[in-house]
Amino acid sequence: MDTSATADESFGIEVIIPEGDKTAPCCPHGPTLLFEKVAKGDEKGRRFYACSACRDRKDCNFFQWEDDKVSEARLLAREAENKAKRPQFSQKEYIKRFKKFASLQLHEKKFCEDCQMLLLPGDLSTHSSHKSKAITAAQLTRPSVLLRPLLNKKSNAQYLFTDRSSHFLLDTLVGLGYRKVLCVGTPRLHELIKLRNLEQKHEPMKSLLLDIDFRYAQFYNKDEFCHYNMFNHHFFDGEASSAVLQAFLKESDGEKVVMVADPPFGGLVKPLASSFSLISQTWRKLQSSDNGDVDMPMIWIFPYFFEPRILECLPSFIMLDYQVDYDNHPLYKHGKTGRKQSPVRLFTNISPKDIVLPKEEGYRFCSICERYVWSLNKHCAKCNVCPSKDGRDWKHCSACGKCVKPSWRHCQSCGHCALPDHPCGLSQGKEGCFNCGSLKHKRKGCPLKDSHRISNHWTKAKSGSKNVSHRPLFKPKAKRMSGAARRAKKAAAQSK
Ligand SMILES: C[S@@+](CC[C@H](N)C(=O)[O-])C[C@H]1O[C@@H](n2cnc3c(N)ncnc32)[C@H](O)[C@@H]1O
Ligand SMILES: [Zn+2]
Ligand SMILES: [Zn+2]
Ligand SMILES: [Zn+2]
Ligand SMILES: [Zn+2]
Ligand SMILES: [Zn+2]
Ligand SMILES: [Zn+2]
Repeated sequence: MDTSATADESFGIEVIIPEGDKTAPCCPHGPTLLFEKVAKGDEKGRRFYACSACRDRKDCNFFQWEDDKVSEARLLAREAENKAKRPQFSQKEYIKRFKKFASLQLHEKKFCEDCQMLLLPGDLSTHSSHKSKAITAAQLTRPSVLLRPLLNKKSNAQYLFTDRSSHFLLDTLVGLGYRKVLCVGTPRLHELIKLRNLEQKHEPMKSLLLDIDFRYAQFYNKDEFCHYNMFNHHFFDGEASSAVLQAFLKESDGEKVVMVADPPFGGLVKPLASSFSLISQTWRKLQSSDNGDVDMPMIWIFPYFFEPRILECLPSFIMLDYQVDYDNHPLYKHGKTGRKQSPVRLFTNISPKDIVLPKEEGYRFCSICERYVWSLNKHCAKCNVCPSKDGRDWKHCSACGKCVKPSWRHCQSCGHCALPDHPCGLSQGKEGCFNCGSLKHKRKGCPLKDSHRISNHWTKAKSGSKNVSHRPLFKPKAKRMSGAARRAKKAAAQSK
């Protein structure tokens, strides 16, 4: 078979998670990640450092070849740039400001919509030409409603839970006996926990929010919020914040802790898994009993099509059928006339039979799989699982020997099921790699495994010359590199 068609596609980029203490250069978002251009055949790919948090050069244009010698002057300039991008106030200052703000008279409480900040009387003249509004004490308890969501798809992608999803999460965690919730990129859940405590009807729960959006620092104490980057496990306030995390993870007085993370969907799985593993390790070290290999209970919220990748990195995790929806995401929320199917799921190492999915929303318990599943996800006696991943009624194909999406048909020429309009004959069949098509390896060993989320910025590595000249590392054909976005769109379309 001619493999030249797939050769170009094996050009890609892989994230290298450091094992030793080698320090990476820093961009304004903390230590950068090391990437490797995957070359053809046995050629060794060239490695470079780029921003861990931003996938768009417009947001952070850090770039350095691993073997670059960086001049002292350049290092100083870089440091100055990193400093200049720090938040306007330190966390201590934010807390002081918040206390002052809370003590103001109602008519003095103002919020600048342009700058997204709470204004003290002394700030008013600076913001006099900006759009500002009066805010109430109640609004102060709901920063996730007050702040404008950052919708930059390539970095923040701040999609906020609907009431349905946030209450489901909180009720589930309460029901499982957790008393401390580490909210990683889940400001709305954090806020809901604080609101619940204010009601004083229940035993209070503790919550610590770790998020890169430092606007939240305006509303919380130092033991409630840390400015954090989940792609490199970096605390912008250094030791002080990692000490806050350590104190939080310590389960004194039997207070069980759980993590709930909802990363931006454009994020790379490998670095996220690495950060969550580091959090789990920290938790384990703080355990009083010597439970050598027990992992910290975690819930990672991510689209279903990342299942193979997440399980590869965190094999103890399992994907649940629960569909998470968002207030401000056009695709992932309830429609007026019934429910649109969201592709976002919970991945967890908590026993799935303990996470009760609401019957009134159409979930049921499968006693064979011992987990709650979506009503259309019927148990297949041949596969012995409830096979559906996307919420549709999957069908068993005896030729393939597995269940497949209802829209797929068995194709004799390809020898497996596919969409009726698939590019027939181009498939490599059961041979080779499902991810990139190469016949030289299986998907498991695919060098592009974690690279398909890398978009423009990382694929436009600077060429060796100093002058910025960007050339794509792979040709447009390697479009599957942005497959997740495409699949998200398709999943939404397919839910019709
Ligand atoms: C998809 S939203 C999740 C919000 C959540 N559904 C909620 O309602 O609370 C992603 C969250 O992660 C945060 N975030 C984005 N990039 C991050 C990073 N590199 N490190 C930490 N947090 C990040 C965003 O600010 C946002 O709060
Ligand atoms: Zn950066
Ligand atoms: Zn302003
Ligand atoms: Zn089942
Ligand atoms: Zn089946
Ligand atoms: Zn088939
Ligand atoms: Zn075919």
